[in-house]
Amino acid sequence: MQELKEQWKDIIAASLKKAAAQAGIEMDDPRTRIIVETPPKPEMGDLAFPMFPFARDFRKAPPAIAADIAASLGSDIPGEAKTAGPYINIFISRQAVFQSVLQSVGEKKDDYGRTGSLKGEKVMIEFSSPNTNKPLHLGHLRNDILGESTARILEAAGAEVMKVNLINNRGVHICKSMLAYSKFGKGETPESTGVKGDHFVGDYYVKYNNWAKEDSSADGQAQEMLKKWEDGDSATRELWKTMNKWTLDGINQTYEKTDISFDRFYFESETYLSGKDIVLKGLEDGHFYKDDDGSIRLDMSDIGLDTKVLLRGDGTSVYVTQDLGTAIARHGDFPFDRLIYVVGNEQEYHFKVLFHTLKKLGYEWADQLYHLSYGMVNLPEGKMKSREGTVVDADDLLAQLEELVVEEIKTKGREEELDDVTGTAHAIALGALNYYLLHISPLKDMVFNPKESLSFNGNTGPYMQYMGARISSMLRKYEEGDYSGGAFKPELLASPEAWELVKLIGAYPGMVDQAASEMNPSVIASFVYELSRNFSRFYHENPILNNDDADLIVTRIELSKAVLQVLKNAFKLINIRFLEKM
Ligand SMILES: NC(=[NH2+])NCCC[C@H](N)C(=O)O
Repeated sequence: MQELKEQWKDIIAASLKKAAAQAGIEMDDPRTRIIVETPPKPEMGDLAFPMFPFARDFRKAPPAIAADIAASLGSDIPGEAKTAGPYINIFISRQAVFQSVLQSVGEKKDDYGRTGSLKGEKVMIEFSSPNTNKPLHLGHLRNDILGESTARILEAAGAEVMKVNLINNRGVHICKSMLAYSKFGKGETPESTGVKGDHFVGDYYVKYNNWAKEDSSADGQAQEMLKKWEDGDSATRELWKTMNKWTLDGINQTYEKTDISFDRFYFESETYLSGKDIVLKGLEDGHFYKDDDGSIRLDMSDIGLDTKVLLRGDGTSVYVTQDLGTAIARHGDFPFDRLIYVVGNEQEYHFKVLFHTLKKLGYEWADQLYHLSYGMVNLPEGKMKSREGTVVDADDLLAQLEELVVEEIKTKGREEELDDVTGTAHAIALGALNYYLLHISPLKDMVFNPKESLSFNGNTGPYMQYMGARISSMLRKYEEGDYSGGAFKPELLASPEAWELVKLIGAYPGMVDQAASEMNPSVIASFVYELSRNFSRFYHENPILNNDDADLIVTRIELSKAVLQVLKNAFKLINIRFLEKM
């Protein structure tokens, strides 16, 4: 579509130039001044060129220019031109659209939809950022898919993207599971018990909490352990290393299973001291002030907020201190133009403070920091068991989804057909989860409904995977069968369903740009749904292989191939696995 728009701009520019030359008027290159709009109603055409910008050149009213230019276009153009007051409205020839869109997809293949709108921009995106005292939960799954998908979309729009994770591996909560392990662990390990490392450590965190209910000295002991850790006590550090590795190994397995990856990990154990010097320097430079209690504070009355402690009176850091140091260090590691933090909306205040402080300190990139905030995600009341009664464990949830899919595959009698039932079930479960988590705008709270997410019919991941598998199976049949002799003839694609499909395919690169500029994967999710639904309609109304016309078969197959290619490309952006069969 973009190509056609450009082609039409060229045509209009050439006519303007010619008309100017004939009238003996000197005119700057009109192409740069041409405006292209979309008419308010489809009946009015596909493109509209207003003639206002050229009134001065021609010393004529825009409607008169429009009439002259439209009349001069002749008949040798890929479509039709009509005037409407000061506008030249263009009805693009459908044949030209089919030709151009399908050719573009066929040439670019996996790269169709890779645009250059963010070319040259360096973006760092932080997501997931779990703590090492527990495994991942449902909230992390929403965070992970938002981060991963946004990163892939920005990359498709041409940005250079660096995905980072900030592991919170220090603090009293970490010491709590360590303390419980040293009390009740009896030397057991994830290996000796066969429990996945993150769950193993998480279970000791639960044990700690149960123990602390009985023993009032527990919290004091945990604080003592933190002090020892900070002093570098070797036994404490050893235990910490061992247990952190268990958790991280487990968490990394979950990332791998869910197709989430990072370019770099930051660890709070290494960053937690950073920021102190920055705060002290900021005090010296007069950006902050020292309160009566000795704490260093930022006055935020200029943005309608209270004061904020940046460093406690005893010289210890608070949450934001670390983030100040980390942001500055990251800009040193990778001089980003934009840094995105994917973090739940309960931390909105934290990021307001962080960004405002960095701005106060004069970092010019502070305006390019962005909190990609998202709402809570819950399960429907009483629908699925959860580990500790409150949070829904990520691994458990996935396993239960997979079980449901395997059941469905068995009920449908599809086992024979599939080469790898477990692998397919995993891909479907993941597709269901990811699509469901992405199809709503990030800011909204949501209820994840497992049954609904798995429906093969409706606005779900499996429905779209199924559409991909259906096209694939048809293409296999086409390749294997005897359908030779036909030729691609775009004029045969005359149905309204085909027209809707090709318009969608042509709109895809623009969707990528929109999703990138809004940092909102739900744009791609909705697009994939539209494309799937429209293919289904097309398929229903326009028999593809069941045809006597060899040209028609080839032509509809070509359109189907393009749909499949775009589906695959869009799936990648929202982290849905494509399945040849399901
Ligand atoms: N740069 C940041 N502060 N990122 C968010 C960290 C989230 C933190 N680990 C938590 O679990 O709440």
